[in-house]
Amino acid sequence: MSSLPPGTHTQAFIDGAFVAAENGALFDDLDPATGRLLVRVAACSPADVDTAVKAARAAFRSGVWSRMEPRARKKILLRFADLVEANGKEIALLDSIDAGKPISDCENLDLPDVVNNIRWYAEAIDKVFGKISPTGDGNLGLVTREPVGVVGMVLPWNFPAGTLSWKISPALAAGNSIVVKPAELAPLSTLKIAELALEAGIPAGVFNVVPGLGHVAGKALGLHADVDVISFTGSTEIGRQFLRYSADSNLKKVVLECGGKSPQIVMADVGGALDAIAENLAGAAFWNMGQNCTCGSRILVQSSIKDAFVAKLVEAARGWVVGPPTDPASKLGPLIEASALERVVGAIEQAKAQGSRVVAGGNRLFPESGGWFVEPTIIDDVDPASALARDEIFGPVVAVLGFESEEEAVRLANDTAYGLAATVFSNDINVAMRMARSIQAGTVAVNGYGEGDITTPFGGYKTSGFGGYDKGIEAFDQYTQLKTIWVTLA
Ligand SMILES: NC(=O)C1=CN([C@@H]2O[C@H](COP(=O)(O)OP(=O)(O)OC[C@H]3O[C@@H](n4cnc5c(N)ncnc54)[C@H](O)[C@@H]3O)[C@@H](O)[C@H]2O)C=CC1
Ligand code: BAL
Repeated sequence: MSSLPPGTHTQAFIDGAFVAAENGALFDDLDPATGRLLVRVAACSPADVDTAVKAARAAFRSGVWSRMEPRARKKILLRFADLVEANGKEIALLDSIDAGKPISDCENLDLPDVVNNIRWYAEAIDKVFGKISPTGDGNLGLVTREPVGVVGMVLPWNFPAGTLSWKISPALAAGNSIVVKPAELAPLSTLKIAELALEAGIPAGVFNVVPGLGHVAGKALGLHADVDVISFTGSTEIGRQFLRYSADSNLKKVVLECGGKSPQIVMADVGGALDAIAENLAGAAFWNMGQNCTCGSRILVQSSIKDAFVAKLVEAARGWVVGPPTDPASKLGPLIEASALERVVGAIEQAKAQGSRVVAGGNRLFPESGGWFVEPTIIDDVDPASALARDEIFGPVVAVLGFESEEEAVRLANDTAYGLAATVFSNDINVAMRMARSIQAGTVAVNGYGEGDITTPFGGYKTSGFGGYDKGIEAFDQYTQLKTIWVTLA
C-alpha cells in the first residue's frame, strides 16, 4: 500500500492560506483500494464558503488579477504550469491513491494534459480581442470582453486534476477569481494545485478551495448570491440542482457537464480492422474503470459481424489487468466507493436476470483487500430497453447490442436521455459522415474513440450538458461577459 506524500494538504485554502473549517469539522476520505480511512479533510460549512467567496470578490474588485495586463497574467500562468509539471509525480500519486486511478494513467495521460491545458489558455489570453462593430459615421460600437467576476466550480472525482484544469485554466486566464469545491471522494490534488498557484504568483484570494460535502459546501456555493457563474461536472441529478440553486438565488450562469451513455457503432464494412477496433473499444469501455463521462459503455455492432467482433473484444479485455492503483502494471484500479461496487455488480446481475449473456468478467475481485475492485465485464445480447443499455453504469461494464441497418444504428444511438459522445467505425466516409451528423452528441469520433483535445469544445446534447463548454476557445465565453460601449460621435 502506498502512502500519501508528506505534507499532503487537508485544510481549506482561503485567501492564500490553508485553514481549518470554521467549526473544525472534518470528513473521512477513504482509500478505494482498501476501503479504509485515508485521511480526514476539512468539511467546509456555508460560513466557510461565504468567507471564500468574500475573499474572491475582494481580490476581483482590487483588480490585482482581473485588471492585470493579459501578458502579465500569461507569464504567471506559464510559471504555474511549470510548477505543476515539476510537481507532476506528486499530483499524480495523490490522484492515484485518493481516487484509485492507475498511476500509469495519472502520470502519462492526466498530468501532461493538465500542464498543457494551463499553458494553452495562458498562451491564448493575450490573443483574444474585442471588436469594433460596423456602425455608421455617427457612432463607435466597441464590444469588449470582461471577466465575469467570481466563478464557483464544483468538481467530480473521476479526473480530479484533469477536470480542475479544464475549468480553472480559462477562468483564471480571463481574469476571474475562483472558489473550487472538489469532490469529497478525491479532494487532495486540488489542494496541492492551489498551493502551486500561489507560489507561481496568482495573488491571494484569486484561487480558493473549499473541500466539503456536496449537500453542504456545494449547495452553499450554488446558492451564494455573490457567485456569478457555476461550472459543474458530475451527475445529471445534481446538475439539475444547480439550475434550481441559480433560480433560487441570483440567476447566476450555470454550465453543466453531466453524464453519458456513449454509443460506439461498428459497421460491417470495417473488414480486417476488427482487431484494432476491438482493442480501441476495450479501452473506451474500461479506461479509468469505466468511470468516465464519455465511457464507451454501449457497443452497437452490425449483426453480420457481431459474433466475430465479440470474440475479439473478449480477447482485448484480457489485457486490462486489474490491480493496486499505485502499481505501474495495473491498467484498472478499484471503483471509487462501496456504493459504486454495489451498483455495478447489481447492474450485471440484473442484466443476467433479463437474459443477457456475460461473456467476460462479471465478478468482484480481491474482496480480501477491502477495496472495491471489479472485473472488466462484457455483456452480449443486451435488450435496448434495459437499464444496462440506457443508464450510466459508471463501471467497467460494456453492453453489446446488434443492429441491421444504418438507420437502426442511429435510432438506437439516439435512444437515450444523454448526448455526450459517440464513435462511428466505417470504411465508407459517406456512411461515417451521415451518421456523425445524425447522432445527437456533443462529440462524435470517427474511426477511433476520442474526446478531442484542449483545442476542441466539449459539451453535451440533451441531459448531458447545459449552458456552455469545457475546453476550446469557446470555454472563454462562459468566463467572460461581453460589454458594448456605444459612443455617440459629435
Ligand atoms: N460527468 C462525469 O464525469 C461524472 C458523472 N458522474 C455520475 O454521477 C454518479 C454519482 O456520482 P457522484 O460522485 O455522487 O456525483 P455527484 O453529481 O453527486 O457529485 C459531483 C459533485 O457535486 C457535488 N454535490 C453532490 N451533491 C450536491 C448537492 N446536493 N448540491 C451541490 N453539490 C453537490 C459533489 O460533492 C461533487 O463535488 C456517477 O455514478 C456517475 O454516473 C459522477 C462524477 C463525474
Ligand atoms: N472524460 C473526462 C471528463 C469526465 O469524465 O468528466
